[in-house]
Amino acid sequence: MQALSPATGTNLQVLMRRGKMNKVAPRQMIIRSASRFDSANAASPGSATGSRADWQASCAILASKVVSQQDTEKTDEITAVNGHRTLDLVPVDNLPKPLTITDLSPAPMHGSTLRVAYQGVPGAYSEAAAGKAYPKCEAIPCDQFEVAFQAVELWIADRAVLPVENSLGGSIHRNYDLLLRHRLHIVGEVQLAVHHCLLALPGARKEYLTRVISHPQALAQCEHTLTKLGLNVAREAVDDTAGAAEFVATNKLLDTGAIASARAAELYGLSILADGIQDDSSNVTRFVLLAREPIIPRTDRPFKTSIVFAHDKGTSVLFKVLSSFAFRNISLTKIESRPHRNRPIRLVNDKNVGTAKHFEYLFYVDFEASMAEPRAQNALAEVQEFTSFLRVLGSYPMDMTPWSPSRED
Ligand SMILES: O=C(O)C(=O)C[C@]1(C(=O)O)C=C[C@@H](O)C=C1
Repeated sequence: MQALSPATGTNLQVLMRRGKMNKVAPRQMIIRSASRFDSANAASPGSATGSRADWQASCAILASKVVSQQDTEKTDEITAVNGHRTLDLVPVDNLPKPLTITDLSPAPMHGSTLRVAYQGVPGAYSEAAAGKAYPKCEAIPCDQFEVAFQAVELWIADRAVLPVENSLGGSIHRNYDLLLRHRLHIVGEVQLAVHHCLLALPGARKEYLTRVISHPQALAQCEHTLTKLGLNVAREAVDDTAGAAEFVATNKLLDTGAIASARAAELYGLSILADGIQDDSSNVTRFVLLAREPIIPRTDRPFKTSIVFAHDKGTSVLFKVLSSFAFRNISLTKIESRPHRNRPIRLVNDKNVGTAKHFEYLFYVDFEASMAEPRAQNALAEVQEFTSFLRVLGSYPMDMTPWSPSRED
């Protein structure tokens, strides 16, 4: 039987027989420098020691994008609603500007620092995940998930870090779709304890808030706690948690709270009105790490393998596929289905009679085995027989960090 090793391009690549709620206004355009992580930095708020020189030298695409900092001058003090006075705001002009689709041209040579693209702005949980996975990396903010993928494909970044599921909010479906649309490989995973805070302008109080903004996942993860805090106010979605904090700070919105990390509070000069507002203390987001090349799977430590498959012979195939793993004592850690975009809906019969529709799905499965193990290779060889499409997204070391509800952001 042929080994289905991620190390061998063709077998890994394809074993193939064949996008919100209300959005607030766009954030201000500010020039910043990329943040470089060290382990302490990843764990402690306010320690993003970005270097603009490094960033501009290593990523010429941004050099041409420097704009004036006219919108970012420091505000000495502002008067709050109800006559309440606030403290000074911390300027946000030292933080890196997220890459956008128009920034994507190949990067010049760069040094040995690993560059990790993430979606969001500094202070986002994805940035913390990048720092946890690669403690000395240079974290590169991107305005969309798609841009993070392309940054790696175009050698602007070496890795992308991407949230795929949260223990309270569930799967981040957009990223499952993007994994299939792009040719990057999963080379690792990181689980990050997500500790949310309610942030507001210094001097603002809970009673002043008429809306709370954040990433939709963060809003979902804090839904009940917000209500318990008496915040039955409008909840609006933005692209990322730290972006919400930045938005409140740069627009000096005394009536708007943001759900984000304590690090975001520090970076954007906001106060923490409430700490640990996630509905469950065991709030963990799982991120996958993506690279242009797969890693060579090993057997000397626990590995996970992620696959995606489709079939065209009804639902009994799913049972057969799952039994291929069950018979070999391979545990599945995740199964996710997504609509098959190329063939989303099929009428019940060939004569187009009847109104019932038949939906077709792609199935994403994560299982606890390395592609270097014969049992995993055999299982996949069998799965290939039942399916019309099969791709190994990656075989990578499992994040074995013991869970603790303590702060990690
Ligand atoms: O907005 C952020 O800070 C992110 O990194 C994104 C994201 C997500 O996509 O789920 C990551 C972790 C949290 O669960 C909330 C938001």
